[in-house]
Formats: sequence, C-alpha cells, structure tokens
Amino acid sequence: MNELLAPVEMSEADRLTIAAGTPGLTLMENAGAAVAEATVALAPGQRVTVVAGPGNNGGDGFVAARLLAERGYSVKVILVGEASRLKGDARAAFDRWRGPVEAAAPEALAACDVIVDALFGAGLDRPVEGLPRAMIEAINARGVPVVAVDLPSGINGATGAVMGAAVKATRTVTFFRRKPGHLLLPGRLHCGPVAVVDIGIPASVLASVQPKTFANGPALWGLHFPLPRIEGHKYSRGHVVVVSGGLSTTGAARLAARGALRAGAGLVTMASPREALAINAAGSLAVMVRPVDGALELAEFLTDHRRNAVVLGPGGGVGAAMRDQVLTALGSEAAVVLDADALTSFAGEPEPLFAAIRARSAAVVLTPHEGEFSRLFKLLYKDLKVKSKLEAARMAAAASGAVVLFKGPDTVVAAPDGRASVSDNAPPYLATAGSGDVLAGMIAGLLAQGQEFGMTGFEAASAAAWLHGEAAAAFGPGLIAEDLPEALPGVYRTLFAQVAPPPP
Ligand SMILES: NC(=O)C1=CN([C@@H]2O[C@H](COP(=O)(O)OP(=O)(O)OC[C@H]3O[C@@H](n4cnc5c(N)ncnc54)[C@H](O)[C@@H]3O)[C@@H](O)[C@H]2O)[C@@H](O)CC1
Ligand SMILES: Nc1ncnc2c1ncn2[C@@H]1O[C@H](COP(=O)(O)OP(=O)(O)O)[C@@H](O)[C@H]1O
Ligand SMILES: [K+]
Repeated sequence: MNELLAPVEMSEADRLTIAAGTPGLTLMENAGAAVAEATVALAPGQRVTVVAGPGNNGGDGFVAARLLAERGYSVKVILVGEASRLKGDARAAFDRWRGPVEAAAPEALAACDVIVDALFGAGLDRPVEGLPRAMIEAINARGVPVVAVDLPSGINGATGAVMGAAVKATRTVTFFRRKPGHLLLPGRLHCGPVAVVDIGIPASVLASVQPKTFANGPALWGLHFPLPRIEGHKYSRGHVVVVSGGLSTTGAARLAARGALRAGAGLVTMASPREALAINAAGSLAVMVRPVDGALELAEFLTDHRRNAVVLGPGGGVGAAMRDQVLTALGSEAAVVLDADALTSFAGEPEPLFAAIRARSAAVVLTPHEGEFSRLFKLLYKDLKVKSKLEAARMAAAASGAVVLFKGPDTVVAAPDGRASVSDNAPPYLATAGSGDVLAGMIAGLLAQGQEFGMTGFEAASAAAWLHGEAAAAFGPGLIAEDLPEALPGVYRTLFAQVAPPPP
C-alpha cells in the first residue's frame, strides 16, 4: 500500500481494471459510496452541498449526493459546468441523481452544514481561474467541514502544487493508492487526514503500472533493514568515519557520530584535525577519535577497508580543502554521505563531484536542504522547468549519479534509477540546528551495517529519514538535535518487532 500513483499512473490503473471487466461506473459507485461514508462519519448537520465539476470527479460527487439523500440528508448539487456536456460515467451518475441541481455561484453555498468537494481531481490540468476559482475561494471562506473527493480541488496530484487556488479540506477520500500530491507540500496541508479506499481496482494492476514513487516507511526498506544478529560482532556491524571540522566547529561532526552509533554502526571514529583532537576526545566516550589532517591523511586512513562508511561536510568548512577530502573519500571503497559544507564546496562547479560519483560503485548519498540543493543543482533548476520537489530530486539524482535526500517537511529521497520516496512523518520541531547532522550520521550508520543485508543507498537514506522523523515525534516538542540519537532506541524497539522475520 506504499505506492504513490501520479494521475497518469492512476488512470492507467483505472483503464486496466475496466479492460479486465469491471465497469467504470462500478468504480465510480464505489468511490461515491466511500465519500458518502466519510461525510456521514464527519457527523455534520443535515444539509449537504456537493460541488461537482465537469469530469469524473464530479461523477463521484453525484453518486455521493444520491447515497446521502437516500440516507435522509438534505442534499443539493452545485454543478460547475454545463449538464449537457457531461459524458460517460459522470453522465450516467448525473442521470441517477434526482435531487436539486443549482448553477454554480459562490452564494449558492450559503445554507449548508458540510461541503463535498467534487470539483476537480486527477484531471486538473491547468491553473484554476474564473468561476471554478471563485467556487474554491467560496468553499474555503464558508467555514464548514469539507470532504474532498480524491484530491482537494486545485491541488496537482503529481506535484502537490496549488494550481492558482485550492480547497482546504477537512478530510480527503482517495482511491486505491495515495498520490504524491497528498504528501508533498503544499498539497498535504490542504488534505486533512487522507483515507485510502478500495473501489475494486486489484493490486495486480501495479505489475503493469510499475510505480516508482513510494510513501516512506518500513514497507519500503524493512526487508533489508540491518537487524542485529546473534552471531554478529561489532566489526560485522560496520565502521563509520565522521570527518570533523576544525577547533571551533566540531559539534556538527560529533552529532553525526552519535547518530551513526545510535543507528547501530558497530564502531564510529571521528577523523579529527590535530588542533581539535583534544576537544573531540573530551566530548566522546564510545566514539573513537583519531588524528587525520587533510586529504592525504584521509586517503591513508581509508585504506583500511573495514572503515566502510564516511560522513563529510557537517562543520567541515567550505573550500578547496573540503573538495579534496570529498574527492579522496569518493576514491575509496567506502559508502559516502555528503552533507552541508561538502555540498556547498561544489556549488557553481559540481561536475568534478558528479564525475567522481559516477566513477565508483559504492553508495553515495547527498543530503541537501533547499539552500544547498539550489546551490549545487543551480543549472538544473535554471535550465529545466522543474515542477515539484519530487521531480527536482529525481533530476538531481540522475544528474549526479548519487542518491539525493532533499530535506524538509516532505523529504524526498531519489535514486538515479528513478525510484523515489516521500516522507510525511517529520514533525515541524525537527527544524532545529544540528538535526541534519544527526541524519547524515544515521544514514552512514545504516550504510555501514547494511551491505550484507542488501540495503542500498536509496533504502538506507529512506530508512534514516523515516527513523529521524519517528525519533523526533517520539521525543516530542522542545526537541534539540542532541535528543534525536537518544530517542532512536525507542523507535528501534517498535521497528525491530515489526520487521524481524518470524521465528522458524
Ligand atoms: N473510471 C475512472 O477513471 C475513475 C475515476 N474516478 C474519479 O475521476 C477523477 C478523474 O476524472 P477526470 O479524469 O474526468 O478528471 P476531473 O474530473 O478531475 O477533471 C477533469 C475535467 O475538469 C476540466 N478541468 C481540468 N482542469 C481545469 C481547470 N483548471 N479549470 C477548469 N476546468 C478544468 C477538464 O477539462 C475536464 O473536463 C478522479 O479524481 C476520481 O475522483 C473515480 O470515479 C474512480 C474511477
Ligand atoms: N518544517 C519542517 N518539518 C519537519 N522537518 C523539517 C522541517 N524543516 C526542516 N526539517 C528537517 O530538519 C532537518 C534539518 O536539517 P538541516 O537543514 O541540515 O539542519 P542543520 O544543518 O542545522 O543540521 C532535516 O532533516 C529536515 O528534513
Ligand atoms: K476534489
């Protein structure tokens, strides 16, 4: 159930289902019935207004109107468009509706206790203007609960963008699978809780649709999660190296090291400039500290292949020295996580970085926030008209050859092969200094352990993003970055029970 279907993929799922013998009208009846149920569950007053559009989204609305009227609600349909132009299943559903139909006008919403928004769904294909826009604005101004059919009207299902104006729904009922626009911002903020209902589309159609976008969660990577094994030992759980910055900026690397250790890496070593050795050593217990200055010493340090994952960037400084260290790490056999200054150091001239990534086979994960993303992938943003964060992350992954974790409330992880995950579990108080450093360390911690479990860079980055959000939510408001690694054991307790294979 974790697949996310863009509108074109969803209409393919519909088409395959209909071709296999289920009439489109049956799907529409099931969809409308689910919308009616959701409306009843909101327990509004008796007066329901269905705002219906010219396509099949409106068709779902006509079905819901009929079923609600049959249950004794006082229902009125407001049609945005000409009744004479309705076609296909929507026409058939309209013909079964015997109640009042009013021409669309904002004033027509005056007397109602709940609104069913069936104006536009997957078929929205241009910015909303004129009367439809006035209706959306009137729905939002009305202040009564709104049940959105499939998507809040005006939200682009593929991108989450507001196409001019969009309904703010109380809840949303969608069909078969969620759409990217339910998770990506701003779309998610318009949906309220999203119910996914079965309308008779069999999961088997997914084999043909081949979705590549997923809601992030254990269903995506649980099978490859590196659970500690009885016969394991600390060396089998991987060894993360976190490269520290200079004397005044060691905190970021220490946060990353703590994140790596709590994520389960068997060993974590900070590779520290000599000037910062004392402070790094004083600030660490289980984390080891070794003197490593500059790219040459880092290269030497990484010749030990047991050191199998490296984090570079947090507090590391921007410039030629950082670029050298990054290219050195990419020249090793270790998995590499590049964050913060490691990314900014290549802003404006990313080609040497991308070439080094493409020349290796071990995993590389880049973890930019929006500022770092636009600095590093400037050309991409300028040359191509990128429509969404999802598309931007995918293009960045394809261009760089790395897994790209594009941070934010709707973190997207994209792999060069086109797969992508979207997270919706990060609470807003995760936006606090240093939380990204912990995340970089957690990714490396999973990469270090994950090799023999077949955990890829895409899975490690997705898992870390999800765990990061769960840890923040488990700690609760008031969170600071230091709390994240300490909240991880509680998250692991639940996760391990969930993903552990059943006893033989
Ligand atoms: N058999 C199916 O395909 C099923 C479809 N379902 C429903 O059908 C919906 C998709 O139906 P459609 O593809 O007909 O699309 P929609 O009903 O979402 O919208 C398409 C209509 O809106 C018009 N339109 C699009 N953008 C506009 C804009 N900005 N301003 C003015 N008019 C605009 C189009 O010209 C077209 O007439 C789904 O969201 C879902 O609610 C469900 O009934 C399940 C089964
Ligand atoms: N509004 C938000 N809601 C949820 N998570 C957020 C929000 N804003 C940022 N985050 C998350 O917080 C973390 C911040 O990382 P980053 O920007 O690198 O900060 P720092 O460099 O201080 O560590 C990222 O994991 C990001 O996804
Ligand atoms: K809608």
